[in-house]
Amino acid sequence: MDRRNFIRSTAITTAGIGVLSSTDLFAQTNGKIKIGFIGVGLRGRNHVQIALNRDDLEIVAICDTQEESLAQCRKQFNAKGTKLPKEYTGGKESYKKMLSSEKLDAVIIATPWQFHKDQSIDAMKAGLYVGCEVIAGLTVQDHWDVVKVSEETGKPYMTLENVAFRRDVLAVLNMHRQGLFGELLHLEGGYQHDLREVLFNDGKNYYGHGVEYGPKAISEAQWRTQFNIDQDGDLYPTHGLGPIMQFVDINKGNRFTHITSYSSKARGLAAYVNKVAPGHPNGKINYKNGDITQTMLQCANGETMLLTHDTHLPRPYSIGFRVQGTDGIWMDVAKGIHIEGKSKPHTWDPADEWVKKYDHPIWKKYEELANGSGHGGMDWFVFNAFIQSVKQKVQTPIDVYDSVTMSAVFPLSTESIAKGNSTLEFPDFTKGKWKTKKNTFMLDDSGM
Ligand SMILES: NC(=O)c1ccc[n+]([C@@H]2O[C@H](COP(=O)([O-])OP(=O)(O)OC[C@H]3O[C@@H](n4cnc5c(N)ncnc54)[C@H](O)[C@@H]3O)[C@@H](O)[C@H]2O)c1
Repeated sequence: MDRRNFIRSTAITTAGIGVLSSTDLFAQTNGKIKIGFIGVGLRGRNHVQIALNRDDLEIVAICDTQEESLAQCRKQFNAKGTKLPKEYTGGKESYKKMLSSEKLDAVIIATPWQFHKDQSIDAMKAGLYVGCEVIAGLTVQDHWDVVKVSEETGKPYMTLENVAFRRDVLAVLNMHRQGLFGELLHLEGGYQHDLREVLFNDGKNYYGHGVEYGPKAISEAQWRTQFNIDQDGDLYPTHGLGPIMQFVDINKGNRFTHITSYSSKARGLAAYVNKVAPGHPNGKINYKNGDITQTMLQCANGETMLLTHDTHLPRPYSIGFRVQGTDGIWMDVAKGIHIEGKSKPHTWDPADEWVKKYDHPIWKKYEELANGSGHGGMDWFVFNAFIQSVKQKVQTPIDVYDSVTMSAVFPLSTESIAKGNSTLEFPDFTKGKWKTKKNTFMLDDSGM
């Protein structure tokens, strides 16, 4: 059964979403859906570029608090020869004016984390689909609030978790669904990315210059670094968790029951500042965020997961995926797959061979369209999945429950560490619906 039929026949998980027949898909707004952007910094403009390359939507309005971001965004429209969108600016709440003044179908939110909850709640209340960048809220209560408003308004909320659409991830998911790994027992993922040149800059250049953060810096260093100063926990859980939770049907027949986190001491950021600019005051800050944070999650069906957050030290990028079952294992760091009975005993096969063989149908079909978009093409897939759901007025493939589940590790890991590495109960954001929901995530290419 394809995703659309599944959604029609099994009741929409979020109350009140109508499903139109295919002839109605373009019934609204002259055949194009109308979208607005809140936040057109680096990430927002990445989405804008993908949107400008499509002919099924119109970017009606953009909102940002900084002229520089708006100016860069204008350049994108001019380069494409597209009519400039209406702009909303002037303060942190100027997005509210955009929501009340414009007739939109959906909004893309790509602002600093501390604004996501209020902006998405206000957008859902204004009747819009919400595609929000990673991190749904700062506290566990924020995550509950997002769920509540999505349920009350019937408006889907999707975390734009692009790694869930990565080519090798979907190929390995395909392998799993064909039974190659046997019964899954343990999965790993994380965000292991040297962000030192993202967390600091000189206020003019993006990467590799300067050691400033806050108002003296640009882009993420303006706001993200403060979290590393204030908070010890996994600050970026969704790139690891968003993909692997689909392998074991979290919120669809399975759920997380418990979470425990540990952090190493924090040395990397101060050491970096002292190396680049000896004597600079930012080298004396007592950064709270441990350099390596690891989080264990227990699943109701008996699987375990390990997430790693590692962003302050010199290291090549890796999500560190591991998918392991009774018959085989994938480890992306090893670039290897081993399937018992098919691989030589105790030997890794190059993962590429298996990934090619089990390439997911959506990648085979849309590879050309995705080419050139960010992060190896997966940015096109996540954006497209969101837009197609808006057009078809169906649930998004990453729904509000999945979105908050992958994001809530942010406050829960922090709480676990603050309570001496306590094991906490993981909230059931579905309030029991996980028992009957079915996993349809990228079962086929419907909705794409
Ligand atoms: N999925 C990914 O691969 C990926 C990659 C990069 C960033 N992100 C996420 O995207 C989001 C944005 O990150 P970024 O790198 O673009 O940061 P950024 O600092 O470059 O951009 C943020 C923009 O939001 C604007 N802004 C701040 N407060 C605002 C408000 N109240 N209303 C409107 N605009 C406001 C800023 O002026 C800035 O232009 C974050 O959640 C980040 O984690 C995701």
